[in-house]
Amino acid sequence: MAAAAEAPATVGQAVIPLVNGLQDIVARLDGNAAACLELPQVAAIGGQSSGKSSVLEALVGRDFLPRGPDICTRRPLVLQLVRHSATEEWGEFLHAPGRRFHDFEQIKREIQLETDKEAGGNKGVSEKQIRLKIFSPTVLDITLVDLPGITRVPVGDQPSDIESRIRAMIMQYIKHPSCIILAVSPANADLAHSDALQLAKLADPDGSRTIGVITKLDIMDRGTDARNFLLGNVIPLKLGYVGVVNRSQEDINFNRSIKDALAFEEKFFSTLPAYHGATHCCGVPQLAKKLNTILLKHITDMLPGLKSCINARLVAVAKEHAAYGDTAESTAGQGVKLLNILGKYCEAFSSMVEGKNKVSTDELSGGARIQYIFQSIFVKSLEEVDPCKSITDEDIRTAIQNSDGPKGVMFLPELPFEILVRRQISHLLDPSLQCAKFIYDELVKISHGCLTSELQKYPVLKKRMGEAVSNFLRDGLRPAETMITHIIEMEMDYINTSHQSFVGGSKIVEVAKQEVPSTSLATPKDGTATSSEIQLTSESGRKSRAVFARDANRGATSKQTDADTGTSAARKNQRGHSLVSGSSSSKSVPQVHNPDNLFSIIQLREPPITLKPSENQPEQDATEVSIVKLLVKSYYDIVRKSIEDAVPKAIMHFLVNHTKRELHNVLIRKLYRENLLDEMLRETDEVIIRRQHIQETLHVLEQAHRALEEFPLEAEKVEKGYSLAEYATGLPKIHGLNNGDPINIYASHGDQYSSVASYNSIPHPDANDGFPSS
Ligand SMILES: Nc1nc2c(ncn2[C@@H]2O[C@H](COP(=O)(O)OP(=O)(O)OP(=O)(O)O)[C@@H](O)[C@H]2O)c(=O)[nH]1
Repeated sequence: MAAAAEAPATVGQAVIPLVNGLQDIVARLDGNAAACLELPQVAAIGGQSSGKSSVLEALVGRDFLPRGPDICTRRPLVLQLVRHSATEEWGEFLHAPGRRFHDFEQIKREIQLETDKEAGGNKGVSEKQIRLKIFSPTVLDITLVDLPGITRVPVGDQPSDIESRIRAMIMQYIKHPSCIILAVSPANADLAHSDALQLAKLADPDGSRTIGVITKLDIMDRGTDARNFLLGNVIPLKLGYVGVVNRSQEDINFNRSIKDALAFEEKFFSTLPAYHGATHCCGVPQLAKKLNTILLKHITDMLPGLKSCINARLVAVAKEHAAYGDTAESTAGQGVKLLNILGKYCEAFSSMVEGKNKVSTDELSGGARIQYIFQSIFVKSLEEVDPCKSITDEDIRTAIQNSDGPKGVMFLPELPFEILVRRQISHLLDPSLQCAKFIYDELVKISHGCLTSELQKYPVLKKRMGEAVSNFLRDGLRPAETMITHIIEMEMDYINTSHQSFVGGSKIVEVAKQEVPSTSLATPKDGTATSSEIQLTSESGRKSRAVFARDANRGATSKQTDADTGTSAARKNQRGHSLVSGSSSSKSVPQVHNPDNLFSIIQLREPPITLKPSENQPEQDATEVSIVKLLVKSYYDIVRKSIEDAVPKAIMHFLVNHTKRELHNVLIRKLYRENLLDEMLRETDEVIIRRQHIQETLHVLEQAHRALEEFPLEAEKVEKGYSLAEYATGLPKIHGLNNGDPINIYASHGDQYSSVASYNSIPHPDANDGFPSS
């Protein structure tokens, strides 16, 4: 038997290993790369019974399509060839998912049944596709489409516009620029008016994807031949024509095999003198070759896109691979690695605090947030507080009268001011401590943001570092809080009324008087005393000490005292005055020791359980209240400024900078233990798997890159090495590119294959020829 008959020429046969090799590589990459290698569809179009199904069958090398003299293809059959790794072959229909058809005769019957189901049993035609997948280890992932034949006269159930319907249906498929058109015309009909060629011309005007296929050369009128037509002398076609001889109806009836048919075809062309010298356009193998060439060109055209896609992936994967790093085996190596990580971590921490890391343009981060907390939250909040807002006039009066004790005073003592200002200073403690807590939280946040990707793969180390850092930060918070508490306590402990900025002198009296409406000022009752007079003495210049003369209606006289004697002097005076006059408070004090009063009819009311100052001293001077407020405000401002300055300093010193300075030492002290190295640097299973995957991907990409570099050269070899003559001596077999192996091209000599072109030649006796012959 002729060699050609043993090895049927199937579609894409010569490029199967080459293309599949590439596809193998690309399939292991992402979807984009795989899409770059998508092969075009091949659609057979032509008049009814022109031999479309027969041509496709011959190209696939399998007998599974319904064929016959009558209309057979009445629904578009989309035939997807799917390469898979198992050795078995089977077909699967979309309308019967999960059902595998191993018998190709059964596939043929299923197509007929499914056609009848949709298009009826009486020659009806439907646009609804039948989708069939053929799984085989020896095919290209390519899609072939068998379309209903163009017909003019409606028969059976066909509608009157059947011709235009079928034409429109065909156009739907062949209009896509990626569709290769097999324009099938039978040689025993008028070739010059071929429907197939006319329709193909509409969809592909420049003929760059149309192959003319002339069938039935064996049943032309005696004495005629299609030589001129095949050579393109009648209707020129860019990609040319191929004449074929398929199985006749008689052959089908007698179950003649495809390989027998191919042998017959070869004999036909070799014996008919008309086709001598036109072998390049005669026979199914030549049609397969033409298709291969087109497929190769298609892939070659796609190569630049695929290359850049693979290059981009290579760069990205190489980067990720570098990020995963190598696994350190020795203890010394592990130690260096750990020290490296700790050093980098502390560097990253400091950089983030100092704002030297990658500066984000989206939001404030690191040190900028610390500054924001100090200035825009802490300082601003303190400044917004009115120190006297929480102090009522009644509070002040109560404080004044309480400090007077049982005797009443002539001069306003310092005590109420100090009590009140101290109370207000104490209110600064909470926000100051809160500020420290905020900064602590920020540092925790910064610590979490350091070296995240590197630490991701060492969960134990990450956990231990997290613990060590947060303990250390917490340890730093405590002294900062203690310092802040001390700062506030210091302020409360000594009210420095000699402070330069503290208001004093008679000026404050004037200010207070202006602030107090005249009606609210206390009016002397007996008219003997002078009007309310409050003096603020000044020790020297602005250094002042508050001593206030009490108003006359309480019988007090103003007296200036020197700074040293201060309040005590004022008290002495007041005491003295009480002794001398003895009358200022006598009106309200019952004379319990006077025997005349023992039987007095005047009954005293019980003193209330709670005494409010106004009840006791309704004539309390509003100016005094105002002065106390002004003093509190003035002194509070001094303290506030000092706190606004000192608290951030304390936090920076005890918490932030201390952490920056000591973190590295602490981490080394806590984590760098030789016996812990293994545990610390243990990677997650996920990381181990991911690294392996990345390594493999990198390897595949490198192979793909190499293969793509070599592809044009190999494609050229395949094209050159593929000729009908080689069919006669044995088909070339190409093995290679699978899993990145080098390409080897083999030719058969009897039962043996030998390398005719090889790179790092690896003989592969299993290399296959496409579908096994039936
Ligand atoms: N002698 C001979 N018969 C052929 C040739 N090609 C096809 N036939 C026969 O022509 C008839 C129609 O062939 P098909 O392959 O079914 O043609 P088709 O174009 O697919 O037909 P429809 O799908 O029905 O339009 C069948 O009986 C085939 O055996 C050929 O080259 N020579």
